[in-house]
Amino acid sequence: MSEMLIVALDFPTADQALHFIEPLSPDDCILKVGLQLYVASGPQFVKRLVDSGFKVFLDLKFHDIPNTVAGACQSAADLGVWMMNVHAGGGPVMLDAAAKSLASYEKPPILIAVTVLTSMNQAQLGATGVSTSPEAQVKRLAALTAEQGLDGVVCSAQESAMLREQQGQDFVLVTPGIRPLGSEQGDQQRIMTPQDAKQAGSSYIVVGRPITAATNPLAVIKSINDSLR
Ligand SMILES: O=C(O)c1cc(=O)[nH]c(=O)n1[C@@H]1O[C@H](COP(=O)(O)O)[C@@H](O)[C@H]1O
Repeated sequence: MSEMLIVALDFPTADQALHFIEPLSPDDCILKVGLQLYVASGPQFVKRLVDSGFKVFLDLKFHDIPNTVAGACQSAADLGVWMMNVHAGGGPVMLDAAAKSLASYEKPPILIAVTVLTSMNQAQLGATGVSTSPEAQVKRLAALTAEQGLDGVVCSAQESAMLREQQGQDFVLVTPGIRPLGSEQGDQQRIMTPQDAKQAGSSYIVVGRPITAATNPLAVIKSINDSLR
């Protein structure tokens, strides 16, 4: 039973995603549907995954005016997803609206906010006008997220230990940018291995290409799960 591993289903079509998950059971991993697959296959596909017993993280990173984000969060919650996210950079009023929009659900999804994308480094952050380090910006956005009553954040595992200390044990830390030793870094900048991420205090790790591009994805999933025991 995997409690930490979220696999990113970054496929161009529902058929390719379904082919990929055929050998998987909900005990192997949690599934993440992101922008590419969602735009191609829509809410019915998400519902199908939920109905087949998988925990689903709907990763659409909402970032809009508060009223629009609140409505989008409710539409996502109505699909029965286990986790969903917004961008912390949307600001306190947007975060508050997102959190409040889920208050009436009997079993609301876990709501987290993206801090600084794991594909960003100091130079890229600077180019957006943020002159602090990625760590300082992650710290600030995590505190803002917690103040507005969300469950946790998306950050890099390089910030997990710092945020575990700042926000305590119950704050959910979802960490993409995970690269088992020997796998390609691709466009990720702030990376860590699965074991190191666990050690640092991550609640969940998100892994995409190192699994989806492997010749035997199930073997990689099993080896990551074994390394997390
Ligand atoms: O919200 C996310 O899931 C996310 C946030 C972030 O800062 N960085 C990040 O990589 N992700 C997602 O995590 C997955 C990482 O995929 P790989 O780089 O292929 O392992 C992708 O689906 C990204 O969209």
